[in-house]
Amino acid sequence: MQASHFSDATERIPVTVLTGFLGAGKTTLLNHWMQQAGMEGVAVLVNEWGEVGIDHHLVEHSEDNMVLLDSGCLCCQTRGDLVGAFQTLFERSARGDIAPLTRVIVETSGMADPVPVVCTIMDERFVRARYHCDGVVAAIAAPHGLAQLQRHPETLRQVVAADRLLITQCDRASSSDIQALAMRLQALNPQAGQVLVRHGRAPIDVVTGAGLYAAPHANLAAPLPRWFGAGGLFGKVLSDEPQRVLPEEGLPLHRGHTLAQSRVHSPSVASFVVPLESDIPWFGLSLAMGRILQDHGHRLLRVKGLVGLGEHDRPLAVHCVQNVAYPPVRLHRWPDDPRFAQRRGCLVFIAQGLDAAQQQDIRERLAQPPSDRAALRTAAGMADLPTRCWMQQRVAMQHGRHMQHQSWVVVPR
Ligand SMILES: Nc1nc2c(ncn2[C@@H]2O[C@H](COP(=O)(O)OP(=O)(O)OP(=O)(O)O)[C@@H](O)[C@H]2O)c(=O)[nH]1
Repeated sequence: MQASHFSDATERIPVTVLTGFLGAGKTTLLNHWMQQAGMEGVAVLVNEWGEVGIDHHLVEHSEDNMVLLDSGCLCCQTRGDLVGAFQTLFERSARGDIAPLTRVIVETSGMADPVPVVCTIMDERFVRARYHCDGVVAAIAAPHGLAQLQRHPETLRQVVAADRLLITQCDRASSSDIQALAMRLQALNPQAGQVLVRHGRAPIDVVTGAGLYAAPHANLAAPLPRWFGAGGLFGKVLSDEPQRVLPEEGLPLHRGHTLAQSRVHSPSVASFVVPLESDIPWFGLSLAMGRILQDHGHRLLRVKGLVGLGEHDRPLAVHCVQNVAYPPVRLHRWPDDPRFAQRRGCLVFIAQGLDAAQQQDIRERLAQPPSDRAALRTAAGMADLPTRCWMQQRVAMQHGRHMQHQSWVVVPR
């Protein structure tokens, strides 16, 4: 790339927009891609919707090339932040503070509509002179995708805006469920190629070659302007061009509505944070959280967080989607972030339709988890506890030395 010429899409820095609903596996994909060779020049912009940003700590990548946009959802409030982040990256690269930029990946929040993000890249004067949108890649989790398409207009928007559809977490779904989702996606967006992904291991060329605008001058033929208005301008009235027909879902984008008007999230979705004690008993937390998922899981779109376990200086990252808990992952170190200076973890909840009393119930259960021993005894009889995979994690029990092998805990007398 020649830094002095920006006249042609092929000479501008390509930007991939990575979208997908909460918990679809975007960060996992990103982490996999960032570990591939030749990614030094790739910068990542991470947008989080929850009150405390976690994702950017979970991607193993140079922090200089990583920007967190945490002041709101990209598609609603943070357009200025996004432009500012593109400017900062460009200037850092021009000064030689970071490797020459070869690509930017924007990970949108799970609630975001990717279209305004694409429009910012296409329309904002500074950004469009230096960057070009190289495609939208959407992740849809095989176990939850069909239900999310029905319930959340955000998922639908992400799917129809995509150039590539990654059906993620295929290891967690039956082949008939995967096939049903693939057919639904094919009906919604027949132009987008589909890729089945297990454990986030999607080939890097799904990012590098999505190519909405890969060929110079190809942009007017691209599907995105056709679906969302030929002008494709942020907040402008959609054109009278034929719109894509999405009958039963009632995608709230109609002729004559503006993108700004129609950019609404599912009603009553809210985020809150529960701080955790630095030496919280792990098994006690696992049992408390398992019960929370059993009782409130249908209202919990997403839970993620970091857990500190006293003597361990490496926190555990935990994730849940609805009533499913994923195996925790031990991070290499605590994030270099003043909010975690005390080695106290926190859980970020994104919930839909959870009332104040239910939120309070969750807070109280997490404030007073049972002791490790009590939790292990109780959980032994609960075969369907959603957090069983957490309890198989090897950690020292609080106030006692022990060895753990798979789900057996051996406590010396
Ligand atoms: N078994 C399995 N687990 C996966 C796969 N992809 C992601 N996960 C797990 O699913 C959980 C959510 O994945 P993330 O990558 O954090 O999802 P996300 O889309 O970034 O979530 P948000 O940031 O909330 O939007 C994590 O516990 C991942 O380890 C997969 O292919 N297989």
